[in-house]
Amino acid sequence: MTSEDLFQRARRTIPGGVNSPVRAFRSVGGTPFFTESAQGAILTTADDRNLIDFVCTWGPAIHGHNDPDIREAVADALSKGTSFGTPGPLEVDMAEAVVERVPSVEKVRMCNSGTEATMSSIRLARGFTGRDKIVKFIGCYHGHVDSLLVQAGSGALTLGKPDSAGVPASFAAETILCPYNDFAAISEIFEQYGEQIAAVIVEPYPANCGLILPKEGYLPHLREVTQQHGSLLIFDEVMTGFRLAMGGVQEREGITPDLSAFGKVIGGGLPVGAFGGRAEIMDYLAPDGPVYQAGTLSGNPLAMAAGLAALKKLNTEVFEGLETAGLMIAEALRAEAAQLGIPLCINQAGSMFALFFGREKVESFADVQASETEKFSKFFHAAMDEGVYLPPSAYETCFLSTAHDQEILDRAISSLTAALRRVA
Ligand SMILES: Cc1ncc(COP(=O)(O)O)c(C=O)c1O
Ligand SMILES: N[C@H](C=O)CCC(=O)O
Repeated sequence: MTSEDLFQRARRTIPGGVNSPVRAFRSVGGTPFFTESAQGAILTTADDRNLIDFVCTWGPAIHGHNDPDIREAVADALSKGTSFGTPGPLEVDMAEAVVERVPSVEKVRMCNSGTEATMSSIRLARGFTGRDKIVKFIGCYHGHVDSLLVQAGSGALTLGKPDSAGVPASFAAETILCPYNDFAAISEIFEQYGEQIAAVIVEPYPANCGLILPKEGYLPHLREVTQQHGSLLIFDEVMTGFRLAMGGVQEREGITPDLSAFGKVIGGGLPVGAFGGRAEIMDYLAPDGPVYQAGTLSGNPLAMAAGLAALKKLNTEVFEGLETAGLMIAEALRAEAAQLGIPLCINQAGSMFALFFGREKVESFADVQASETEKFSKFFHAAMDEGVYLPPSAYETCFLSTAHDQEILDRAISSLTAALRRVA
């Protein structure tokens, strides 16, 4: 059955034919392809096409698809049962692995998705501080949590619906919006509401509206204002955790948040989330504390096995290799665009990068919005024709994996530069 046939079938029984909106190709146009299998850096579609994958299942596949060590760890766990509903040894291994790798985390609770991780972090911050308001940055996406689906990035932004229907105005009223990288704006918010703010939640490198890097001193500024007002600083490292460094952006930038949310890489490709931080805050969680949080499948042994296997394969050398690969792609595309006279800004950090057509520099969400998204859509389809799968939205980030070896990178550069020539 072709992707076209499968999509027609899917639309009859799945809303929009997809289980997560951005997969529907609405902003770039066309029919989404269906994936039959994936190996290393390559996706094989239902139409028998092999595509170099720069989405990496939206971040988790840092070791490429179907990694043999992860597969073996899952198979071993599978032979012992799929879920116990009691504590299991792998959950302890996982908690120790996280605490060892992320210095700001003294205790960690596993859950089933990044959405659960940010939702529970917010509840915990409110329970700990006894305050209700939270600050969120315009264009940041923290999963589909009611109070965080306000001016949200990712699929919400892609579909032009950054404020979701179904979120009561009274919930959204507790969310204060702030432009990222604007020093004065966050200071003013704290001057006005400081004593009511439970937490500031931020993607430290916002990566659900393309990719924005912090201006020098911005993340320390967030740390300072939150500390001054007794509010918590929550780093949403669902995308960046264990991907941009072992300790995520907080390690790269030398910042200690109070709480951090994780997902993606920590699940090794299985559905997982986690949140952790200072013990004094984490101990507010049930059963020790008054903040309720739970999950039938939390700490699932298959997911723990996959995540642990993924974490064990990460080290400094791996991160250096990914940084080199990211730089190589970004520089090759910048050089070709300059040659062709196409204004193109590429923001890159390690194995993550995003393209903004029509811009020299992108430092804010306003810059993102001013980029030429139609040009991105044309480039997306040209890249597909050349055999490379990019995220199907100008607001998503591209991901690399260790399976993107030199041969794959050379092929990808040749395909992507050809795609640039086609849209020049
Ligand atoms: C930064 C960030 N936070 C939270 C989430 C939510 O994670 P999930 O999709 O696993 O619920 C995502 C991705 O969706 C994300 O990129
Ligand atoms: N940007 C989102 C998560 O990081 C993309 C995943 C999805 O919405 O399916």
